Amino acid sequence: MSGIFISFEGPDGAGKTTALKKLMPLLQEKTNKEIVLSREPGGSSISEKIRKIILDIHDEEMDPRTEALLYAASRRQHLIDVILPTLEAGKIMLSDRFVDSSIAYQGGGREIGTEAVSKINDFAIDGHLPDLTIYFDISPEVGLSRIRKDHEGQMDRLEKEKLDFHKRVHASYLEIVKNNPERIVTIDADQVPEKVVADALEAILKRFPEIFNEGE
Ligand SMILES: Nc1ncnc2c1ncn2[C@@H]1O[C@H](COP(=O)(O)OP(=O)(O)OP(=O)(O)O)[C@@H](O)[C@H]1O
Ligand SMILES: Cc1cn([C@H]2C[C@H](O)[C@@H](COP(=O)(O)O)O2)c(=O)[nH]c1=O
Repeated sequence: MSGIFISFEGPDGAGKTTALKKLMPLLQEKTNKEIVLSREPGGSSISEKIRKIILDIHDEEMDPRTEALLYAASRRQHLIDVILPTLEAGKIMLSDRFVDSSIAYQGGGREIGTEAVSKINDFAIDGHLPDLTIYFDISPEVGLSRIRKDHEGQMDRLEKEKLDFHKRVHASYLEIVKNNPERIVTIDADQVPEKVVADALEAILKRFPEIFNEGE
């Protein structure tokens, strides 16, 4: 496949979505390759329907394994509908979250464990891992305080979880980063938005210098 697949990861409130909106046009200025921006859970029609079910605040009783399976199902459909066609067309695929989110949130946060969550996701992604993952590191305290300031009344089912849950998610992310040094680049998300975007852009430029020559 000739495209490039980049995922963006981090705890809630790390600022991925904000950074991606600014990063996308900056990146497009530097390359002739078409860029597609998407998100998980969601990103395609069926996956967005699954997203609504997963994040519904009324479903407090959802079993952790059901939750893990729904995220994996949503991911599978997103892969088939959006990610693989984008890569096959030689484009750059940016995904706001991918499989590491499931390892961190369901494996760590929900305490299902990395192995079990990896197993169902291996089935879903069938070997299609990102070429590069940019991990936005933020403490759970700072991330949650940003979200509360932004949309306390509309927090989703995962965001509403207690601080301990978010601490486990953060610890799990650090473990994933430690175990995947060749794929994952960490950036400090506790900086002004402009610096976060600049660091993310630099990480991409450094990893894929060849795509930027085309745009010059
Ligand atoms: N670098 C930053 N410094 C301070 N506040 C920020 C920064 N980046 C984003 N924010 C604010 O933090 C809040 C959450 O940002 P955003 O939605 O981009 O995070 P996210 O990583 O996509 O979170 P989630 O995964 O929970 O959706 C928003 O109110 C946003 O304006
Ligand atoms: C992909 C994925 C996501 N989550 C969690 C992380 C967030 O709390 C919500 C929604 O994500 P968004 O960034 O606010 O759009 O879902 C998860 O627990 N497991 C996953 O695989």
